[in-house]
Amino acid sequence: MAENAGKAGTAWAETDTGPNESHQASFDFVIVGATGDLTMRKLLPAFFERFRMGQIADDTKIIGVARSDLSVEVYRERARSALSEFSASFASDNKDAEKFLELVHYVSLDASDTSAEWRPLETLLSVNPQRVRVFYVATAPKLYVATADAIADHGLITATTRIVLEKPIGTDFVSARAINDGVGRHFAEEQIFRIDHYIGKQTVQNILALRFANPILERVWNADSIAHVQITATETVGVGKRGPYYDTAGALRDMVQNHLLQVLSLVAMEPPTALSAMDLRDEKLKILRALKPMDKVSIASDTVRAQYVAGMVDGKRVDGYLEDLGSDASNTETFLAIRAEIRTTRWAGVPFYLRTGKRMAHKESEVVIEFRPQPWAIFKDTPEPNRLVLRIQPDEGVSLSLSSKDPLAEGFRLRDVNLDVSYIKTFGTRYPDSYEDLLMAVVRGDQVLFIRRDEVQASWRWIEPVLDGWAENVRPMETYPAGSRGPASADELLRDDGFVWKEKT
Ligand SMILES: NC(=O)C1=CN([C@@H]2O[C@H](COP(=O)(O)OP(=O)(O)OC[C@H]3O[C@@H](n4cnc5c(N)ncnc54)[C@H](OP(=O)(O)O)[C@@H]3O)[C@@H](O)[C@H]2O)C=CC1
Ligand SMILES: O=C1O[C@H](COP(=O)(O)O)[C@@H](O)[C@H](O)[C@H]1O
Repeated sequence: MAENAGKAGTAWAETDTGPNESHQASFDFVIVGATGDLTMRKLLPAFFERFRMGQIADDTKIIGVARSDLSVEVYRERARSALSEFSASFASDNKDAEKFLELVHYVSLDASDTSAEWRPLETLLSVNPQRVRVFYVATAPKLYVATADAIADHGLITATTRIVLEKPIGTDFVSARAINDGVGRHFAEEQIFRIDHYIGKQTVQNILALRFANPILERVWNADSIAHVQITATETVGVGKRGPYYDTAGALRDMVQNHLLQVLSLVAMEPPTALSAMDLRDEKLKILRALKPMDKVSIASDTVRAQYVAGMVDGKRVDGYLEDLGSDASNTETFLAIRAEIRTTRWAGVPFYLRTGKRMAHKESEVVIEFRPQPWAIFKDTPEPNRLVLRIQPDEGVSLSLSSKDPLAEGFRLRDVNLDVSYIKTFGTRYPDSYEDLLMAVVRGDQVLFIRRDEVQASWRWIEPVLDGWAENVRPMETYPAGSRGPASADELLRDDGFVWKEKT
């Protein structure tokens, strides 16, 4: 196992991040799963963006690996057409586009089979054995351990080698631990980069800035002032071509175990001592461990699960989940809502509501912090509660609703007004895709944006009883029309506590 391969203790503030990074890196980056959806739609466009910004040197190698028997030329053509489709800058930047494609290589290989022909990959990597080497495993999680075994068998793990694991890490606690143990046999934890692309979003990282750089917020960030928290991530898309994967996962595994629990832990954690990977992840972990375990009673009362049926999205008729899947039956949820509790002094008695779904009315990811009402009312009108909304996407920004005197009304009437900041307008910049930051952080060896093994396992520990309860039908499956807000029982979950979901206006 190699030592000193990462920078787990490095403070975030000391490293360069973001599109303005000036350092130019040379590295060998092997993508296992190079013909897949993720590589074509996200990884190659992210690399191209950072290449044209001058952050990737011309002698870097991006080596695609998959079993398909393709020549380098054919693979580059596929990469070209993917970039034309998924990278806004590719078509307009011909010079950089051609130079970037020269960085791209391809090796046909079953990476989970140690007895396969590894020599072409070994040869490509042998040119610069000292430089940073990354294996990004973008295949099914069941192949992660065999792939790590094979990489190790072929002696390809150097002191500066890292492995990136895509989510989901397993399908439950035991399989997650098996992956962590299996990959951990060859790679030190400092070499393992578990991706959660929500953490790569600038607006998710900004939760830290809002909370810990603004004392005005941090002073009221607790159960004394906050009535409840909503974390929503809804999409208008259905499962598309990912049906076979999605049907074995469902919304709980696909979105909550990773993305929503990561957002929750950033919203709820105590201030870390420093912005280092260790300090930040220690604090997130404490929150994941403080989540009140779900039992059959709370699963029945505090969870909602549902599947979309045919409906209208953006004015177009769309199929239901079963038609998308091409199946007669499925017990997989495409929507869920959960009431969670965090057992800490800061959060005692504050419900955290999580909601996610496919084929919903809007694409929107946001955190809503609703503050407690005035203890004594002096106005005729009951003021609306103050709400701080952290808009993760789209229309990235932050808003705070305040009650104000209505200048047009007779008498002293209250009206809601919004202090609203659009980050795009304010900073006058595009919001980079989350994979850009994440890929460059792996190259730097900065783990602050990645998930530690104990975080993954703690998330599964909380999720698993819900999966089990649902498998026993403790909370029956419902349906909702595509393009809707989900089932009415998701509203009841909040109504029982005297709250409502904040909807897009
Ligand atoms: N797509 C997405 O938006 C997201 C995906 N992920 C995760 O990323 C991973 C990849 O997803 P996605 O790209 O959608 O999957 P795809 O099914 O589209 O692609 C899988 C890729 O793996 C290759 N592959 C399969 N087996 C092997 C093997 N033994 N050796 C080498 N290559 C192999 C396939 O090519 P070939 O058949 O030629 O070998 C193909 O290139 C999954 O774990 C997924 O959960 C996570 C977040 C989002
Ligand atoms: O990881 C995943 O995330 C996407 C949603 O990501 P977003 O950045 O568009 O919010 C989701 O569509 C996919 O099912 C899931 O695997």
